Amino acid sequence: MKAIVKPTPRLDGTINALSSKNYTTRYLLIAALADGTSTVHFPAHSEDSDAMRRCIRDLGAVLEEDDEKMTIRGFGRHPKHVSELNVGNAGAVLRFLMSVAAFCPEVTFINAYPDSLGKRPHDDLIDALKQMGVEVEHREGKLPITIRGGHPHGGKITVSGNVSSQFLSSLLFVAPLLDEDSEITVLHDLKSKIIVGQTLEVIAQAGVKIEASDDLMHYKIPGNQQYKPQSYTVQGDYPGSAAILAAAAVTHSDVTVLHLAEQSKQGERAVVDVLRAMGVDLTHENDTVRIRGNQKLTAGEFDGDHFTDAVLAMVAAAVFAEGTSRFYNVENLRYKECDRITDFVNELRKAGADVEERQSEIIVHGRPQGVTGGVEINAHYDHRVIMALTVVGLRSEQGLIINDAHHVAKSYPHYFEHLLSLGAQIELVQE
Ligand SMILES: O=C(O)C1=C[C@@H](OP(=O)(O)O)[C@@H](O)[C@H](O)C1
Ligand SMILES: C=C(OP(=O)(O)O)C(=O)O
Repeated sequence: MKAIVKPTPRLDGTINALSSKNYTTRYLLIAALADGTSTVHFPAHSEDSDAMRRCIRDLGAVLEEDDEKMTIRGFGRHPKHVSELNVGNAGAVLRFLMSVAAFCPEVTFINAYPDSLGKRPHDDLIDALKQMGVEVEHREGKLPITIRGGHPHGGKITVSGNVSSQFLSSLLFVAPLLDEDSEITVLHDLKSKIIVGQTLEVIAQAGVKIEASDDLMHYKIPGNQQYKPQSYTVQGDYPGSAAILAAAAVTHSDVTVLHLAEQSKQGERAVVDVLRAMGVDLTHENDTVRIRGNQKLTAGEFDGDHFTDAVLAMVAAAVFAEGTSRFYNVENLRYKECDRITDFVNELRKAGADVEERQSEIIVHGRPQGVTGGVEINAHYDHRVIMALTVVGLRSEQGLIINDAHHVAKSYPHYFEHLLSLGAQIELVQE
């Protein structure tokens, strides 16, 4: 699908935030790891959450669903011995399930997206699984990956947090089910640290005990625990909503997004503060964010690691700010669906933005007068690139054509519909 994004001076209206992708993957997983039946209310419906749903079903979970909820009978620590799993393009789903696969004799994760997930590194998790007695066959740390497990053991485990927090989260989900107690130490830095708080939150909701150090670098995990079946409610998704809020910020607008919890462990909740710091007229009350945009933004400097999945949307807003913005500490954006520094900066430049890259920074020299546009954008298989460039297109002189825009469905299948309902001028062309 092509998205033809046309200049749109005004956006107005109210939308419901989509359900959180990262809570949905976690709740589905711990429901599958429970002995008994759990309920997940308002799960996300996107390619990534579908990938988790499909894989836990393949592994033996029994799922039923209606419009509002999913019930899941879990398999505990005894998944079905499948030989192959397809996680689509979902990094978190792959990494979380690599540890679950350690309970199976032999599972191969296939390489369904060679130009996206197929390029992402998983060495740090592979090293940790080996410490647990699991044999892993891989192509230089990348897909396809075959896990030969059966009887993984606990004990002392180290894992690097330099590239992704998902490796640590993966181990935290599975370690409580092992026979032995475990002690996990994170080596180097821990990127996207905030999201580990979501992992610990949902694990605790299922009655499982983990003792975490304050800096989240050390964990003591008693073995032989069980996830209790529970009822969970998924909160609204900040990373996806960040793009809607950015669109409202760069146009004249009166836009309200419902169901964005003020108290949330999603790091991307910070976009509310980022946009405020950029001078956007914004309120956040009763879990509702309202923006009255007037196209005026001021530049700022931000530690992007605090809101990793919303950096691109905030950069898109900064493209139109007065002054130079800096998004630092974002090197691990290079290991996502595409290289979200080099690839993204290249697409922004094509659109007419004045941007620079460093190894771990994106620098934006704002153009309050707008950008030229009038070019075709390569989506690089990346939903967040698609969402951010759409924001830029709305404030361009000649619009933008975003090729392969259907990849937005990885996390936010209704993104364009939501923007259209607010009055955005976007034409969707099926190819
Ligand atoms: O744990 C998770 O669900 C996620 C962790 C983050 O990845 P990294 O830890 O690789 O930054 C984030 O970007 C991703 O969308 C989801
Ligand atoms: C990086 C992302 O997801 P994942 O790592 O799960 O593919 C994302 O949603 O932006």
